[in-house]
Amino acid sequence: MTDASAPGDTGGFERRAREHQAERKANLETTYDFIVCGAGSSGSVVARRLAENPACSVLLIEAGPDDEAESVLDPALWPTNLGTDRDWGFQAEPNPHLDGRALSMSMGKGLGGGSSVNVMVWARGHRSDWDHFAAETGDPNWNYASVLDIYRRIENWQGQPDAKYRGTTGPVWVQPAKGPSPIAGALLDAAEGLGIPRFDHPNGEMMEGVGGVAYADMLVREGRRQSLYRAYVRPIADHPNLTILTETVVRRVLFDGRHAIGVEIERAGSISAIKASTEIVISTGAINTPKLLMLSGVGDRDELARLGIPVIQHLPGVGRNLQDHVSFGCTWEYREPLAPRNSGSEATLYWKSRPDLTAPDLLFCQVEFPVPSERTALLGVPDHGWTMFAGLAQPHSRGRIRLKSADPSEMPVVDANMLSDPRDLEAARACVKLCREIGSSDAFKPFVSAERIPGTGRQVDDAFIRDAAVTYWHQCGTAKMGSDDMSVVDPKLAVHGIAGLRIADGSVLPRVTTGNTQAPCAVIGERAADILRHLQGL
Ligand SMILES: Cc1cc2nc3c(=O)[nH]c(=O)nc-3n(C[C@H](O)[C@H](O)[C@H](O)COP(=O)(O)OP(=O)(O)OC[C@H]3O[C@@H](n4cnc5c(N)ncnc54)[C@H](O)[C@@H]3O)c2cc1C
Repeated sequence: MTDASAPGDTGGFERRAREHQAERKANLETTYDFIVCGAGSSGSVVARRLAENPACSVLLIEAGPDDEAESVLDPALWPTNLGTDRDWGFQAEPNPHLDGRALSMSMGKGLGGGSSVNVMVWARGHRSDWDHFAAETGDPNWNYASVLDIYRRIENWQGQPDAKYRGTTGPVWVQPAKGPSPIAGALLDAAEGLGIPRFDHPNGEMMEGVGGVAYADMLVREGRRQSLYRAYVRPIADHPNLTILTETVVRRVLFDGRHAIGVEIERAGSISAIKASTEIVISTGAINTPKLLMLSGVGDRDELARLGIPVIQHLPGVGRNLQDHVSFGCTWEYREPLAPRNSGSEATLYWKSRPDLTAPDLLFCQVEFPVPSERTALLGVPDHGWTMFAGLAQPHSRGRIRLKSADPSEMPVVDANMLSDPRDLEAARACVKLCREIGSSDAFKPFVSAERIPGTGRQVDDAFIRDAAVTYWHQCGTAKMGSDDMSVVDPKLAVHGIAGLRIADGSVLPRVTTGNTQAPCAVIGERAADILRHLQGL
């Protein structure tokens, strides 16, 4: 049997799948059993797990293009997608806590969503994150032990065997950064020299304690990006019960009373409706999901009234609780140019800003080329250098997504509100201090001539922190699960007060996980599909 998740056109599979999908698109049904909105990290998982059952018809709707592009498939080219039609290109509101700066907030658009434009780092989240989700929802299925089982089922781990933590038979090819740059090894040595423990891989024991350093795990296979779409959906794209619609925007969910019965879509300039006989799953990401809910009449009643949108269900938490990791990059100049390898981010470090913490609150990803903010770039960017993307893993600041109007084609208002909580500024000071200590360690001396940003000997003040702050692109939390008044979905991901509508994407996280967010989004997709299969007896 050919492995259709492997890169390349295995055994003519790709041509077959393309022809099949063209035929499906030309002959759209009026009703599908399931409609999955958004083919990103979570949506790809949900669609695959439902369509595995030949008795279910599944329609997967994606606003962006397919993923057949070198900028997607070549791991080194990820930055070239930013600002293109593969990026929603959100712009946050000017933020007084960042000296009025308005951050750009990229999010993936196209098959794979974020997993087709991201840096390919695979990070599970900390034990304390998952146990927190179980406590918030009162559902042990979200706890660390349960989620560990899901991760073992997801992964096809290529590193040193570690049966307690790593699976080897799942759909997602995860490998340790292959042939990493010596600058990544220098980070491991430097951190170890400062007493930070080093681990063989970052997705096991390291995610249970106070932190550590390791080479990154990556979704790269045979030198090509292995997005979650490629891992999950592409191998079944020739199945008769799966229809994948690209370049199609879901404008709103349609209801019969409080029962979700279909979606209104825009495709090639025309608007139409498609029905779901069983359920609709929204997986449109943490900015577009609250937008879609509000456009559909699910949200804060005052907010909806302001825009003249009839209220289907008053849920004041929709769009609230926006969270994101924020990073403060420091940059060093190479003595001799060192070309980035893999995705250019091959080592990862978690540590804590205060000794009394029992879990990490800092997240560092090394980037093997300079990535300053637009402000810190003014300090002078070396032609050849590297940046430590040093950020807050557990920020306290919360933002909000709102609608500008009832017009689905308008961008939403993204109030990211980073550094609004003074505790974040305090952690940021410790974060930048540790980052500079690591960068000036002896381990880097063979490779680095000088710190350029903020600059050797420069005293770092809060103004530098506000100028350096940028998003880690880990937006989440805007339709959180739980049972309090501000929660939007229950532990089974069903929208409170509504039948036939579930949310499965980063929006449902009550708080951002400690680490990069695509792996937790894959878990959310697996959980959503488990729940649906169980409830529907599939
Ligand atoms: C530049 C960048 C780098 C990143 N690096 C990493 C990394 O290295 N490691 C990591 O773990 N995470 C990384 N992330 C974050 C990670 O990719 C996201 O957290 C993750 O993809 C979120 O998954 P999701 O399912 O919530 O949403 P997404 O993956 O964003 O998927 C949402 C999908 O829905 C589609 N959609 C939205 N609205 C509509 C609509 N109305 N109709 C139809 N379709 C719609 C979108 O086009 C998109 O395809 C990065 C993100 C970016 C942008």
